[in-house]
Amino acid sequence: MKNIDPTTTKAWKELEAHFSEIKNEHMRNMFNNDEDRADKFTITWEDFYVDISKNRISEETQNLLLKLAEECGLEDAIESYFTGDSINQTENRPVLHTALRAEKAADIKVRGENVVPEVQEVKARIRDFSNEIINGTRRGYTGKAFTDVVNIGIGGSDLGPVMVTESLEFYKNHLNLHFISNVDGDHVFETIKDLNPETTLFLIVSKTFTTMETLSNATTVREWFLKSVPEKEVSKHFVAVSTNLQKVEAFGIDPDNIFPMWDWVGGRFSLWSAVGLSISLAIGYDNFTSLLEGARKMDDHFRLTPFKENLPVQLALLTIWYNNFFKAESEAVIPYSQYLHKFPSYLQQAIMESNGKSVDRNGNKVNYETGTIIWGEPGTNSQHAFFQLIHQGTKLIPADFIGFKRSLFGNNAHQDQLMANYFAQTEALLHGKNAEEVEEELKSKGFSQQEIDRISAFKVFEGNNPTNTILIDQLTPESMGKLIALYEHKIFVQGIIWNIFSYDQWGVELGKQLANKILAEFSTNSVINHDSSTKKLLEFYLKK
Ligand SMILES: O=P(O)(O)OC[C@H]1O[C@](O)(CO)[C@@H](O)[C@@H]1O
Repeated sequence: MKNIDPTTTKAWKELEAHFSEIKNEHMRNMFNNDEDRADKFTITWEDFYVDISKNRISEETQNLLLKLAEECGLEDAIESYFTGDSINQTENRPVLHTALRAEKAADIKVRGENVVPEVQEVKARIRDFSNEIINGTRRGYTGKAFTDVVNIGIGGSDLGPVMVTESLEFYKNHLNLHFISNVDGDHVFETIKDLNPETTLFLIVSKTFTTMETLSNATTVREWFLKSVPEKEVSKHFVAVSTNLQKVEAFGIDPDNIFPMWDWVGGRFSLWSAVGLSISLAIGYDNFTSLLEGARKMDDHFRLTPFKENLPVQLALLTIWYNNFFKAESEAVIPYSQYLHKFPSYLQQAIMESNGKSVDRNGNKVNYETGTIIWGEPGTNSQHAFFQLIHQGTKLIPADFIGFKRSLFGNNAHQDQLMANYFAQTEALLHGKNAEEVEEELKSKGFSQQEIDRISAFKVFEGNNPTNTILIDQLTPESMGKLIALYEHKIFVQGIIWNIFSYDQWGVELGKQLANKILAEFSTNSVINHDSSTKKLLEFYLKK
């Protein structure tokens, strides 16, 4: 990889000059001046129709951004990513979630060895295990079939699985899925209080098997289980997914019940591995493989398509345009499907844990902005919550609108209402409503000139708010796989251009260390070596 400070490239300087020319231009004019604009800035691929024309860009912007990608060595970096170079240099590991969905015949080497056969072996185990639980051939200790599955994990060992199982709820079988992530005991007991130990399967998912929350929650659940069940039956009800086989065994999990994963899969990119066991249980192995197949297709698209037509590249470049030139601090992700209600929080970890970095790949502090703040909620709910600020607030908030042409239950009336809002919002954000239009509208409603003068300023929408329209044929396991992989690769492109390491997460360590120190202090009731604020808070907490 090239390790270039992007601000020193020729393209960056040209983008700065270009930005000062284009920054105040209204997209209304861009559309009025070019009737082919939508065609020029739309990419269709498989069942995806992605319209990026409602962005504050011209063809020159696009060309300069592509030039930036080229100067930053994106093409070679993509090859390094897919072929298993140790691009996660601070942890000295490759980044190969793509190997989890690669074709059987692929040959992807990690430290000289092809990892694909091992991946296929674990997949076969996921298939057999899921089938046996779903069809009831593998049962609980009293011989009853399983009815409930509890996934215990946090961060990447929770967010991907819970997001996908919720997104693909339509494809779910009879198993009830539950997710325990937070170390909040109230939530743990709330989740298990009505469960029957005879028919509940527990999946303990932790890449490292050292995560405090997961180990604590798993211990509590195991204790609860052992209140009514003899210890020898634990092996029928507890399975684990981890890279740390010794620690899992030490926890008391039967070695036959351990699904391995690998250090070359990052936690936040691990749903494609056995970390996604809950997904395979919830929707069946065939659907799980369709999810992976969708991601594989997106991998091929990303690796093989020229950058101008390349979805992850184009979406990543747009983020850089707004983040680094317009200085937009956040991006909203608005899925017009209630099924995708966890997608924004899943992306928060994927994007912010990856690109929330301020030291570049040479070890120097960056002097430009990196990771964007990601937030969002499904439409139309979000329209009635925070859209006021996007439409008339003072901040520029680029937004991705994700929608589906066809509903799953085939209720066209609802689908049309939902999607009418989807299209209307992006149109409103583009056009806005100027003073003349407001005045005309008020006049037609019979307002007096005095009333119009008093009120019209409040009713003006400036518009010119950028949106990407990601329109997909239908929400299926395969299209979901494509969508997730689209964002995974977008993250990669941004990291390359910002010259940061996207695949470590050192920033979460300090809080973990301090929490352990404070926890030890709780047990001795002594509070030492803290700033006065923390000290007083801890003393107040301990007086119960
Ligand atoms: O799967 P593990 O090792 O329990 O880690 C859980 C999560 O904790 C983190 O390391 C930090 O929050 C994430 O990157 C990871 O997904």
